[in-house]
Amino acid sequence: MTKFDTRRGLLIILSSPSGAGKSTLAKRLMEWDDSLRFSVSATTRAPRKGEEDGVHYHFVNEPTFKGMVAEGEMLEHAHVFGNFYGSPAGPVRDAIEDGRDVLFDVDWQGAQQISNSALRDHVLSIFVLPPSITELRRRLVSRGQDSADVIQKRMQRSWDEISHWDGYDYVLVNDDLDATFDRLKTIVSAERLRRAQQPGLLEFVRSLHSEFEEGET
Ligand SMILES: Nc1ncnc2c1ncn2[C@@H]1O[C@H](COP(=O)(O)OP(=O)(O)OP(=O)(O)O)[C@@H](O)[C@H]1O
Ligand SMILES: Nc1nc2c(ncn2[C@@H]2O[C@H](COP(=O)(O)O)[C@@H](O)[C@H]2O)c(=O)[nH]1
Repeated sequence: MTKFDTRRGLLIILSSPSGAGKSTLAKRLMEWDDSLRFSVSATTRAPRKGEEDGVHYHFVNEPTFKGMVAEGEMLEHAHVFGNFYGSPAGPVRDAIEDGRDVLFDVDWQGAQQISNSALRDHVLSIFVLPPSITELRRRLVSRGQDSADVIQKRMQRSWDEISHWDGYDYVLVNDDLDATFDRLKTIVSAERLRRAQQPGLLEFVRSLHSEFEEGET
């Protein structure tokens, strides 16, 4: 795989148990920064009302999905809640080469695979926790998109997802949405600044040291 310049192209990963609010936060982040690219996943899940093919997901059947995996087209992939999901690698590579940051909405398995891939230096991972399990269920129900069976399955898997919270760079408790979004923007801005400074920093500190050694005190 190409060795990318790690100063460019942050891979911002959002994970959470289903219903904690990562898609809502992701949508806000995309509106906040129009240079950000969203990694549109492929999935074998059926579209929900209002979901558009190529925008929210690439909706594909199982043979197509498995073919993409076999051809090495996926940066990561996982089986989640009975369906296959995966992040196509091509658009991510293009975005990084373009110096763009990419936003992912993936589960812990996807986050782990990207964090262990050749792109690991680009990763900024953020786990979103719900304020309570009761509120998590309330949000899934109030979203009004899934059947009672699907909601039950997602609630049953919620602890499995939550139990991976400490593998992430940052954790946000999504209580008040505006406050959580502010914290998310702060994390992204600070990480961008840190990475932009990094390459020249060592040299700059060396120059300060030389100046100090030369007696400028
Ligand atoms: N801070 C919040 N307070 C109240 N409601 C919220 C908050 N954040 C998100 N919601 C609502 O909770 C519901 C679930 O949010 P969302 O779809 O973003 O979750 P998700 O984590 O992306 O779920 P999934 O993994 O199933 O896609 C939505 O109806 C959303 O409007
Ligand atoms: N590993 C991956 N997980 C993904 C990807 N796209 C979405 N997801 C996760 O699946 C669940 C369910 O999503 P939903 O849209 O059906 O509610 C959620 O946790 C997503 O983060 C992916 O490409 N890879």
